[in-house]
Amino acid sequence: MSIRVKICGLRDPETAIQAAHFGADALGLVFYEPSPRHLSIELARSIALAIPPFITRVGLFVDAPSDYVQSVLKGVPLDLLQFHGNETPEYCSSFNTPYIKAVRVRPGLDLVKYCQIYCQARGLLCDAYVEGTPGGTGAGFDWSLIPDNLPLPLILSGGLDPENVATAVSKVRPWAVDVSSGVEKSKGVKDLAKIEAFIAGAKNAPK
Ligand SMILES: O=C(O)c1ccccc1N[C@@H]1O[C@H](COP(=O)(O)O)[C@@H](O)[C@H]1O
Repeated sequence: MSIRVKICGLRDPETAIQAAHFGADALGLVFYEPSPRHLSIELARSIALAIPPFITRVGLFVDAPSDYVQSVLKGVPLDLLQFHGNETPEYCSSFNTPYIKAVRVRPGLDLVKYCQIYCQARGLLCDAYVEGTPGGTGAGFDWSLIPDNLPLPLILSGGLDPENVATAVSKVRPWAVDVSSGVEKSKGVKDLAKIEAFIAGAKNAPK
C-alpha cells in the first residue's frame, strides 16, 4: 500500500501547485488565527481553486465557532475538515463534510477508545503534545505510544521532516503522514526543496 502525504500550512497558490507536482496527496489550509499559517477566506479560496483535481483540500480548525467553519465552507472549496482541538464528536459531525480528528498523544491516553468515540471520523491524526500550543510545533513524540490495532486509519504527524520521514513510515506503517514545520525555511514559509524531499522520503521508504 502506498503511503499518502499531506503537506499542511500552504499560503500561496504557486507553492500548492508545486507540492501537487511533487506528489502530495493532500494539502492543508489553516484557519486558526494564532498560527503563522492562518489564511483569510479570500486567500484560502484562491489557493483551493488552484489545486489540481484528485488532491484532497483539507481545512484545519482549532475549537472554532461553528458559524466560522460554516462561513469558510461557504467561501472555500474543501474536501475534508481537520479538527485539531477539543471539539466533540457531535460538533465534528455537524458540518456535513468528512473530517479527521487530531489527538495530541500522551502516555496513558487510550487511543483505541478515542477512535471509538470519534467513530465518524475518516482517520485519527496523531500529533505531539506541547503545552499551550495545539499543533504545528515541529515537536515529535514517542511512536511506541500508538497501538497497532487502531480502528481508524492512522495519520502520523508531529516533528516529521525529510530526514526522519522514511524511518517513521517504515516503523509506524501509518496510512498517511502530515507535515508543516519540517518543510519550512522559517515559521510559516514553505521550502520547495524540503517539500520535494519529504514526499520522496515518505513514498520511497523501505517496506
Ligand atoms: O500548522 C499549524 O499552524 C497548526 C496550527 C494549529 C494546529 C495544528 C497545526 N498544524 C498541524 O500540526 C501537526 C504537526 O505539525 P508539525 O509538522 O509538527 O509542524 C500537523 O498535523 C499539522 O497539520
